[in-house]
Amino acid sequence: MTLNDWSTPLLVVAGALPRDDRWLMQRRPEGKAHAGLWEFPGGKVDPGEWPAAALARELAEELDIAVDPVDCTPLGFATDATATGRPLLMLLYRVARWRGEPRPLAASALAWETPADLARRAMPPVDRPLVAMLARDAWG
Ligand SMILES: Nc1nc2c([nH]c(=O)n2[C@H]2C[C@H](O)[C@@H](COP(=O)(O)OP(=O)(O)OP(=O)(O)O)O2)c(=O)[nH]1
Repeated sequence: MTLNDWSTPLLVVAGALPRDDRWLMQRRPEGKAHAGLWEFPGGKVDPGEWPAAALARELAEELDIAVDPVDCTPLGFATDATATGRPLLMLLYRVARWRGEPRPLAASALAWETPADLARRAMPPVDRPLVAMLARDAWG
């Protein structure tokens, strides 16, 4: 069987950045898929790229922070279909530390959210099980 683009999931990495019992979320800007929804910062893994390295690259591009991939611990994953029907596989990492103060270079807004806040936010479907998992995550 030949794999084509539609049978290969879109691999996305995302970061859960903690601060004072809250998690950093960003709002997707106008003009993009899922505009206005709240998401974990992150993005697509480039071909051949190690996922934690992709996350460090995306967090630098989107938040202007420096992250060492060794400080990114896998938390879980979730799957869904994208708007085009292509399967999406999203890997969520807890980011233990970073250098710099996050700035919304790619998002329309940033917010530090409690798990209860998160449950009320509009977000892409694939994020829901991950947010539920974060609510159960032992702190620290
Ligand atoms: N970063 C991130 N992406 C998410 C989340 N939930 C979710 O469905 N996605 C989707 C939206 C996009 O289709 C894909 C992420 O890739 P991306 O952020 O690089 O995509 P994009 O369309 O914003 O960027 P681009 O193609 O312009 O480079 O995963 C989430 O919590 N965080």
